[in-house]
Amino acid sequence: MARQEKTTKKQSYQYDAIVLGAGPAGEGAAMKLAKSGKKVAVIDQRHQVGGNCAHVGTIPSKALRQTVFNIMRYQRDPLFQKVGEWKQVPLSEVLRNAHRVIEAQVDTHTRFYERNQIDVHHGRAYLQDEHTVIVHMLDGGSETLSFDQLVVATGSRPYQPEGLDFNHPRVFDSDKILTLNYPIHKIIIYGAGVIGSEYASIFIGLDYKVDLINTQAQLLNYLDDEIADALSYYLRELGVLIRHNEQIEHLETHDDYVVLHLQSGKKIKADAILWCNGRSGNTDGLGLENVGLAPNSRGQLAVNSQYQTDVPHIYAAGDVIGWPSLASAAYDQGRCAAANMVGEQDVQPVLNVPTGIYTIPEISSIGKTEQQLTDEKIPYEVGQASFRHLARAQITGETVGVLKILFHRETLEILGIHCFGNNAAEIIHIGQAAMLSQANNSLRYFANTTFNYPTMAEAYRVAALNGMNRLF
Ligand SMILES: Cc1cc2nc3c(=O)[nH]c(=O)nc-3n(C[C@H](O)[C@H](O)[C@H](O)COP(=O)(O)OP(=O)(O)OC[C@H]3O[C@@H](n4cnc5c(N)ncnc54)[C@H](O)[C@@H]3O)c2cc1C
Ligand SMILES: NC(=O)c1ccc[n+]([C@@H]2O[C@H](COP(=O)([O-])OP(=O)(O)OC[C@H]3O[C@@H](n4cnc5c(N)ncnc54)[C@H](O)[C@@H]3O)[C@@H](O)[C@H]2O)c1
Repeated sequence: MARQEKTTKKQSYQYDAIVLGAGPAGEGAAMKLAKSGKKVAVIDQRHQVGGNCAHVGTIPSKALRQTVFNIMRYQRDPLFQKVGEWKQVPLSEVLRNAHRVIEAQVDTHTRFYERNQIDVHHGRAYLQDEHTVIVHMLDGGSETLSFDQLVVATGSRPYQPEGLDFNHPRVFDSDKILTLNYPIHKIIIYGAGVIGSEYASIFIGLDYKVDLINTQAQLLNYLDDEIADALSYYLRELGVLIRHNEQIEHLETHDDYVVLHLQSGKKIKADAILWCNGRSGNTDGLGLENVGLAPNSRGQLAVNSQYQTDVPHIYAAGDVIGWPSLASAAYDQGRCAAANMVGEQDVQPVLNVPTGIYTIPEISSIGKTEQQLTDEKIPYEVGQASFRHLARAQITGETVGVLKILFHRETLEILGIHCFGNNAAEIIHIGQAAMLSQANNSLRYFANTTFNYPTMAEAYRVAALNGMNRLF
């Protein structure tokens, strides 16, 4: 337990609710339960709170990306070109900023638990029966905790297929890559989902040679086609070699290099490989069989719209329930689960989630794509603003990008917003606010509203007027 001396080897506690996992989903649930007057405990196998999100996922990868983005920006700016030799700096050096952010995040979140009098037990949780969890503590002891209600928020981890030796110093997954401490010149990234595409941007920004192996026919096929094409174009422009429709045959490992053999017959040699293909829910070894719950083949738990599992007093939220597997959604799901647990009425499940992909350049979207609207035969029109024409983009030098608004050509209702370019993940929220408000969901809002100038928000006015000019 966090704020208690390690005295006994065995302890027993009684709680109204226990939350397994101190990532965003667990935190969202625990805070809501505590605010509702429940006696709450959180169990996490790490010695610090924050979950995989803070320690190996969102936070370090985004902090790393920011450092690389800054390096790329300096390199482009003639004023800073003599900044010094930065090429081939070990990742551990570049990660220094990430570690600083992780520490700051852990401090902040630790205080949240303390201020809300939530007990944090550090150890591995095992469900003994429907109302008892055993915590195998990091110091070797154990605690027995009983609960009336439970939230499973144990998150996910990289999927490691059989036949790949992740203990080999040149074979990495997205957790282990944060420990890479030797210089490399070329890396293979296998899997071109969000994680693979984001790391491709990071490594190419560090001037490594990058081969991105995509098992699918195009990058991120759930994105609007034009945006996915733009991503492919700019990754290639930066030097990433993308190979689509490829599958691993086997991986050859050596002391100082790896060779990836593909089913197509191609062979790729590199200093290291980063495996980014798939994640599995953390449900194994949790004792779910003792409470009558069975996860699917990816370790995920099924829940209803209240985030309740098949066992009525056990809820689940975050990556462990699958889609959308985002930190943003995980926190809200945890909060919704808790609201349902304390009997709040009309709690809306988390469905309207924007996409924010931190490649370089960034991508963000909400609502429907052009392909979906075409398939559904909805009469839509497009309004576009190219970043290169915006004063703010010219001032910052971040001129690569576009904002696309898809709207109903008769009602002017906004149906989808897709953005590619610097700060896209922030820019999308302006459109999201209008789109989700009943009163303002009209293209007219952007045409008739005065925005600060110069800002990137101006893109909405430019795109709205562009779209209206297409109507006849
Ligand atoms: C490289 C990477 C980049 C990402 N970038 C983004 C991004 O930019 N934006 C975004 O929204 N999302 C991003 N994600 C996804 C995001 O990190 C996850 O969606 C989020 O962490 C899920 O939160 P969670 O609370 O469900 O679980 P987690 O953050 O996975 O935390 C679960 C916690 O439970 C603990 N635990 C597991 N089993 C047990 C047990 N038996 N006993 C005790 N404790 C246990 C784990 O150790 C962990 O601390 C990224 C993920 C990765 C891997
Ligand atoms: N910026 C962001 O929002 C961000 C950044 C990084 C990661 N993430 C989240 O992390 C998750 C993982 O991202 P990803 O890029 O690795 O994509 P992914 O893991 O969802 O998919 C990659 C491929 O692996 C397959 N796969 C997934 N789980 C598997 C399993 N257990 N066994 C076998 N195959 C499996 C998928 O079908 C897909 O073909 C995503 O759901 C994403 O939402 C988000």
